[in-house]
Amino acid sequence: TRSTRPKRLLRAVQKNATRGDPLSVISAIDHFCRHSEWAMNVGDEKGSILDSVVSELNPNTSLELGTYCGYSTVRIARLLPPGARLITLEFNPDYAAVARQVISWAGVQDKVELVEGPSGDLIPQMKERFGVETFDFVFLDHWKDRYLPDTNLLEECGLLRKGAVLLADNVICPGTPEYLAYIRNSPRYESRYFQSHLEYTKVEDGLEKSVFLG
Ligand SMILES: Nc1ncnc2c1ncn2CCOCCNC(=O)c1cc(-c2ccc(F)cc2)cc(O)c1O
Ligand SMILES: [Mg+2]
Repeated sequence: TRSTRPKRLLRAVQKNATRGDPLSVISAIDHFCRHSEWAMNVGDEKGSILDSVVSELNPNTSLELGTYCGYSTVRIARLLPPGARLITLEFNPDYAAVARQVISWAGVQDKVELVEGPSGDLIPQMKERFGVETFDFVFLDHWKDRYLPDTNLLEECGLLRKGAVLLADNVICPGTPEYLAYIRNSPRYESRYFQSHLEYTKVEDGLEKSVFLG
């Protein structure tokens, strides 16, 4: 079957990374994206901001919107305390198939539940189907025009606890103007912008960190 970029990225992981070593998987993907083919992973520069937010928060229950090849899934899962879990939603079955193998190669599969489907349909199922009470942390990295509707959905479904942190990728490039306007003007959130660059480039991008105040 035709080789695709995610499949070539997976081959680079299997060739260059050590099974069970998440850091080697992360650096193998970063090397592939810098020296072979750009891909839309959060990358190493924004990735270290993601790491510091997750490490500080120590979330018990996390949600990732947009798995792609599993790069940020591995970045988050490797930092989670024992017993903590990460649910990651991916719409594209080909991406999901590659992500499952990247996540297993890194050895973090026991902390991760990858669910295939559109976020808009899956978020309302989080409580009864996935046994989630509330999320402590949400990483938004899927369709940029879904950030706002899915945030409203999380609020309406009572899935955000007081103090929950939303971290949104790509708020500058490709950009999420409606989400930024809402979250920065809402009295229910305390937001802060972390300036950075679009993965593997010099183009400006950044992460918006928002704490839900209840
Ligand atoms: N479960 C779900 N429910 C709904 N939708 C879902 C879903 N799962 C996936 N999707 C949708 C697709 O997800 C991928 C979204 N990510 C991006 O599009 C993205 C693009 C760029 C980029 C591209 C080109 C440039 F020139 C400059 C920047 C950079 C990034 O960092 C990006 O994250
Ligand atoms: Mg992104």
